[in-house]
Amino acid sequence: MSLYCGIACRRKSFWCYRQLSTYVTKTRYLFELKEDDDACKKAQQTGAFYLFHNLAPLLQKSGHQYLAPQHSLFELERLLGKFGQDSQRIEDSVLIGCSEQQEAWFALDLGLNSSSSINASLQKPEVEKELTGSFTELRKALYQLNVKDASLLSTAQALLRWHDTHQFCSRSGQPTKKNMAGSKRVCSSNQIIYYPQMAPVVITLVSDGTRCLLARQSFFPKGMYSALAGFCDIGESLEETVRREVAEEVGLEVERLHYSASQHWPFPNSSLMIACHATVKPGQTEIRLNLRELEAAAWFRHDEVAIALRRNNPYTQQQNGAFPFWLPPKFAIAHQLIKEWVEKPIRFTLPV
Ligand SMILES: NC(=O)C1=CN([C@@H]2O[C@H](COP(=O)(O)OP(=O)(O)OC[C@H]3O[C@@H](n4cnc5c(N)ncnc54)[C@H](O)[C@@H]3O)[C@@H](O)[C@H]2O)C=CC1
Ligand SMILES: [Mg+2]
Repeated sequence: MSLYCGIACRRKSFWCYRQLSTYVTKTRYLFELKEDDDACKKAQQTGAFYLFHNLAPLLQKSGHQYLAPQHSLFELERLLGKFGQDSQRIEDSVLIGCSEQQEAWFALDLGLNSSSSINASLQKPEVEKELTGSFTELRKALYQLNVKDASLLSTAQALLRWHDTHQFCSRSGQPTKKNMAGSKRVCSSNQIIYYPQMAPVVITLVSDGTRCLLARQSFFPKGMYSALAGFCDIGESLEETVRREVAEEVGLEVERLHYSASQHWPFPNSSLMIACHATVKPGQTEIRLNLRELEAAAWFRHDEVAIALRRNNPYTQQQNGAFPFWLPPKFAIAHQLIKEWVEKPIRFTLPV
């Protein structure tokens, strides 16, 4: 069966469409929208838009939660018209996913200067008033969004940021033009294609068998500790990065490691977080902190970590002025890695 069969058959025959799972159908649909500008433009007519202003998503508060409102193409055109803007601006939007019913989802930033440059930035307070929401810093709102919206808005922010910072070809200096979906940009003079990029980062929870090693950087919120993280250097395998980062940051030698999971992380730029568990050589547990990288690092017992995982209100200062030891919130892969360590023994598979 050719790669295109599902898409072609879906149009021609219900019988063939039924051969594909919902997930495969959805994936093929998104593939088609990325490849075909006309199909993508058509999808905007029935699609839904998430709005941003200078990379901050429009959110509505509902109790302790944030909701991410969607807008139709019609509502968006009306909004742009009201603020004296051309609907051409909608072409700056990027495709970020679709529903199981194939409603395509897009994100559009109304604050960044449009690449077509005929559109000025829309004034934030006026737009917020009109849309009864507020453009909220994603890092602050991330943990009060449901998982689907948090993930969708992270993707959207990363993609909008990438387009904003890649408007010119690094070889010719000429403008680059995005395709309709925003899955690439092409140089107008030499046709070089640029694709959105993510930097690979390893995040490692080091254990000595009974305790785990957690650390904090000086800019972390008070009391928060996390697993060790570091960018992959060019030419390195993941195993080499884990080994180097642990040695660089806490002066320990990793003995074995086990891959756990991965996560896209939009801050400060797009990273692919690759999470691993690692053990150190027996009897070699003395931490030698690299103060250029970390403010503190320590070994924590299983019971201490289990209690910290359950803490709901980490920012509450204690009576003695100290902040309790707490861990990254649920959405962060660091949390999942630590939870995994607390809940079940890890089977180490890879020597380094
Ligand atoms: N989602 C999660 O659970 C967590 C995510 N992180 C993310 O992991 C990332 C890496 O952690 P760090 O300890 O800061 O890394 P790191 O230990 O590699 O130190 C950062 C330094 O690496 C250098 N560097 C090398 N390549 C870089 C690149 N492509 N981009 C930026 N800097 C680069 C810079 O000098 C920078 O100051 C951070 O951006 C942080 O947001 C960190 C912990 C938890
Ligand atoms: Mg680090």
